[in-house]
Amino acid sequence: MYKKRASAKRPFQLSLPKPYVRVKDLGSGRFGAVYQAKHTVTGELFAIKILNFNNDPGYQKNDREINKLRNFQHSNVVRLVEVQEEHLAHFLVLELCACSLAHQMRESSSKGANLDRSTIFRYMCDILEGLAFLHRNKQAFGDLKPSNILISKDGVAKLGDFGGVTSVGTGKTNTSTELGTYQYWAPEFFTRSTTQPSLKGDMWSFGMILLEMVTRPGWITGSGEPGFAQSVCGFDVSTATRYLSEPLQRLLASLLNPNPKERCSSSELIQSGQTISSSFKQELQRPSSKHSLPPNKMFKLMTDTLDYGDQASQRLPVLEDIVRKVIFMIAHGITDLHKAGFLHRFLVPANVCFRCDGESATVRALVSNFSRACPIADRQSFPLRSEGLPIKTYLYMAPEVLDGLEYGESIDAWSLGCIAMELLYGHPPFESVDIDELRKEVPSIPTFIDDLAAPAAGLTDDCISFLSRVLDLNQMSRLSFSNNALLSHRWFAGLSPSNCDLTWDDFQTLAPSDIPQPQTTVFDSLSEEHEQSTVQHHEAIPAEADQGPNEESSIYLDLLGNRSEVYAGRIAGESQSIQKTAQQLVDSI
Ligand SMILES: Nc1ncnc2c1ncn2[C@@H]1O[C@H](COP(=O)(O)OP(=O)(O)OP(=O)(O)O)[C@@H](O)[C@H]1O
Repeated sequence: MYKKRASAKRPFQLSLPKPYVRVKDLGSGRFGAVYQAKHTVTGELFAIKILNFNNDPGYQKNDREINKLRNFQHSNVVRLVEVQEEHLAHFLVLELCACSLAHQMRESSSKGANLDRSTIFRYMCDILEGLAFLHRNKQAFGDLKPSNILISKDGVAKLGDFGGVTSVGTGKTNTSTELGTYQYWAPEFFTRSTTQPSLKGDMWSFGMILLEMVTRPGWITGSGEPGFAQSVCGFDVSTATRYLSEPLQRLLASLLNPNPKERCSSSELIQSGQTISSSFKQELQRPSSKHSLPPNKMFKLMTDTLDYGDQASQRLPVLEDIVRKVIFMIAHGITDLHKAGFLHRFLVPANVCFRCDGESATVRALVSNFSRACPIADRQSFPLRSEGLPIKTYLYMAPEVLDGLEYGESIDAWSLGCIAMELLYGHPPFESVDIDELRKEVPSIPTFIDDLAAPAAGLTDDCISFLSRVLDLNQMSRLSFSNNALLSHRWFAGLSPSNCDLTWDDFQTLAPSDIPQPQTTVFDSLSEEHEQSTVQHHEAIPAEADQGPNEESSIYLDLLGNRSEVYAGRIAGESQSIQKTAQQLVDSI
């Protein structure tokens, strides 16, 4: 992000002072190169950072870095062994660390995972200890970011690169390059209400690093200072942390408080002692991705399998194509349903089943549970918003339904969009606890889509375009199923009913290692039943217990193949009208 200083030439040509010999390059920063070096007498390995002082400003900075490192040694600060001065350069002999935190985060992200929670917890405690030590000594670290945190060979996180460490309260105004890195800058640096590295500024950076580790990197993006200013000043911590445990949400909210006066300090965090540990304890106790495989919960299996939640950005590129196919299959079924003159009106994950066909283990998505389906032409006489149902029933409902307004054909498209979001993000877009809260949350859907549109999420433009078209708050402009409009969206380019199969292998590529093998026999028996009769009772796929009074009515629509074969489950619900609707549906297709 910073322009390299024209005059800060890297002294690659310099040989190392005796008794050290260069082993390999470790990298280079803005102000110098770092090498792995061997002590020729003891054989011990070190990192040697070369700071050349050809240029005055750099020299002052070198001096500061060396002095600070000399004076502030701690188990969570990289150890300075000695400093040598030769060839117009300072050679800082440092303990050799295994890598930087930035490197570790990149490594785990390339494997599609975050660092595990207990490692994050340890690192956070280490960093906090190091910061608190500096802060007690009235020093601000100034440039806290993952690449300036080094991980020792025995796994301890240490503060490295003391070039930004500054005594607080000197009244001196720092240049922007001395205030750290934009992604980790606190808002007060952008507004210039603070012009020198500060303890509270460090706490913001600490919070941002913690957030990135437990969720994903890339919350703050931009181009140049104005771009980053907008991203940081408009940053909403509650959105970014909404899927974390409550204590961790509270901790991050207190670190990423835009008002530095209200932001917690390192000593407060340490004094309150248990804050971090209890936050993480809860986080560590959250259910892991262990799954049993009840026969009718295929969608749940998929969402659970993909319940990477915090690791969304790492897995998204891999899974987008799978989600695209699943959504296409559902969309195809709903399109057929609409063509037959019916709205589904109850498109929620629990009403999407997966059927695993035969030996090829081809997985197909099926829409089920037509208990709330109604004729499109007569839809307004079928009121939808009955009170008292579990909130889960409403989370996928279009805003106009929640608002009790007249609704059109595109309500199913909204629900489909919510399901797509859930598959892509690992969670439904809304997790409100009641309808009133949900109604307040729904208008924020464009922000949620923006999150997914961030480059860090790695989704294609076509996918984002699809989401914003089906999750359009305005039902008039929302993409709908009529005239095959939704199926013709460019996100589905190249897909057809005969060319959208998924196999268990596709799922397995995404699955954490503890996902059990699929029990395809459940589906084999389902297929046999299906062959024997098109209308029968499917004990194997009971409807979700919490889906209102109509759970006994289940009709399973085979989405694939335009024939839209319907095989009805038991139509023995208490409500005659539901039976009638279901029967109408069966008759009409
Ligand atoms: N003690 C060390 N042990 C092992 N690697 C180190 C050590 N110190 C620095 N490095 C590595 O050397 C590289 C350069 O580090 P340096 O601190 O000079 O720059 P930076 O922090 O990456 O960038 P900038 O100066 O722009 O902030 C980094 O990849 C860092 O991980």
